[in-house]
Amino acid sequence: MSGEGGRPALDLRGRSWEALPEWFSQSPLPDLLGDFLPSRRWFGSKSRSLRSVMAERIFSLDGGGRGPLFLCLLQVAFGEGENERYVLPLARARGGEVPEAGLIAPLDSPGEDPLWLVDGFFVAETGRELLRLLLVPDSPPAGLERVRTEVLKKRQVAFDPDLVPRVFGGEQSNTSLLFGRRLMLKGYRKLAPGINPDLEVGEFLSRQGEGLPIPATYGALLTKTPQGEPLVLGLLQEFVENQGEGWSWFLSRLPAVLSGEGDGGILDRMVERLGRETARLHRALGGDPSDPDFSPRPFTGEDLAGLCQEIDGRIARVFRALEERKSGLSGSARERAEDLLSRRSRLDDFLRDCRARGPGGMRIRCHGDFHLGQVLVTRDEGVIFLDFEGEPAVPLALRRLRTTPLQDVAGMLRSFHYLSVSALPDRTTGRERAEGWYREQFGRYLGAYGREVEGLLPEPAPAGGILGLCLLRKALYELAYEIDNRPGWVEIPLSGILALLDAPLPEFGGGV
Ligand SMILES: Nc1ncnc2c1ncn2[C@@H]1O[C@H](COP(=O)(O)OP(=O)(O)O)[C@@H](O)[C@H]1O
Ligand SMILES: O=P(O)(O)O[C@H]1O[C@H](CO)[C@@H](O[C@H]2O[C@H](CO)[C@@H](O)[C@H](O)[C@H]2O)[C@H](O)[C@H]1O
Repeated sequence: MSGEGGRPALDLRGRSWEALPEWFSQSPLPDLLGDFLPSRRWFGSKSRSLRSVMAERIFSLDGGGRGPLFLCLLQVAFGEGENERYVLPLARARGGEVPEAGLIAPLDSPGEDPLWLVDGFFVAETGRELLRLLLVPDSPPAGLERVRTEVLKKRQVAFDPDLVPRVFGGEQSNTSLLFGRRLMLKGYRKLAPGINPDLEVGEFLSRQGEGLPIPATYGALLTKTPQGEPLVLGLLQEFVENQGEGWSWFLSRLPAVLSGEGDGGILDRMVERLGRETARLHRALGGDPSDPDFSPRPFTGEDLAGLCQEIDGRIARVFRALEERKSGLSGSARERAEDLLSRRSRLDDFLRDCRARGPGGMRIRCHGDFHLGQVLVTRDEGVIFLDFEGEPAVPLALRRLRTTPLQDVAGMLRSFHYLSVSALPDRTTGRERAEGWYREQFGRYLGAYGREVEGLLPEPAPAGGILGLCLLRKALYELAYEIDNRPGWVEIPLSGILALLDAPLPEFGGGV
């Protein structure tokens, strides 16, 4: 079987589209999807060698005039290591109806404009049907369940069949559909069994009432693994009008400020706002002592030991990866990699000194992957925070653990560092000035945060090192992330780690 542009075609002759679930399981899925999957932005393990792809489960959905649509759960096996589970909705469409990114394979049917097997998110009927399943209170197809939150019921969000979904065009690891700038449906791609923190935290915060810096969470569509663990397939939220993500908001203004031409005051005020809103978010996350999954707990010596152990593990893994990959890095990144590799004992001293300053403050449920790309700047220059999934590389159960809120704070501070470097024309010229800007914002953000966070932070004297540990932990995560995904960015977290070793952290009122 071969089709257009060398893509394998799916031979439909003698079979019916409606029977896809029966025959799809016998089709050579690696042939059909072996090129498609690894070239998707949302496919996690691009560098692993793919061994087999199996349809684990297929749900048939009503596609109206288009005929049935299929929501397919795929089990992907690799040469070594664990299987991964992905969602791929399937539909048929004419080639011209769907962008290149959604075309899987031509269906081997006669005619000049053949039908294609396509990623179902790119046909409007899929989004519309998923939205209907979430909003209309009749029973979903067997095996699918839904969660409808209190805020959905309170706001009486109704299904409007005329809302045409559009695939969100931005960079993302899942696939989101926009419904008329009113609703946002995030279709998860890589599934992790268990309670999904995006839904859990979104629902918890939406219950706290209006006015928090988050979009309201309306509901979710889920299924279960054969072992009975939940698999969240889609999350429905309110769409928030915005001017773009915090990252692009800052990046479009900072270069002028660093070259002495722009108004730095606007950026300073935004950094202050981010600090205050982060504190508000954390107060809400730690604000219900009666909720068994969210009640705050003290950050004890045991927690501190656990954090240091986690960092030790990260150092070991990142050092191995750096040794293996350093020869492929560009000049200054390679130099910094060599520098870091030669300073293992200095890193251990840093860890020991931070740890010696003792535990303190509280442990709460956190955002977990807090950076400027998770911030939306609203029309009136307010901010809201998105995507409570946590660090995608960390197992789901660990992402739900309570931790010091300074982990989120460190995430945002690291983002200011990324920003200061990325705003330079070649990431090099003017580095000192960028470093100065970063240090100033470091103090400003922490100050604004510390003034409003109320009782969650360590007291000044015994706790000075936790922030240092969190900054190191995050920068190590980033280094691993960049080695795997964006080798051209490796120099940024490397320089962040080296700066931690060389220069004391700027002081701020809270003493962290
Ligand atoms: N509720 C929302 N309102 C408006 N835009 C949103 C909303 N949720 C997400 N977005 C946009 O979609 C992007 C991706 O969303 P996110 O939840 O971070 O997905 P992913 O987990 O796939 O990265 C965000 O960076 C933002 O630009
Ligand atoms: O895709 P996610 O939003 O879940 O996050 C991952 O990708 C981010 C990059 O897109 C990465 O963030 C790192 O780079 C950002 C600039 O592009 C910077 O603002 C962040 O501070 C830095 O951590 C994130 O770490 C990763 O989980």
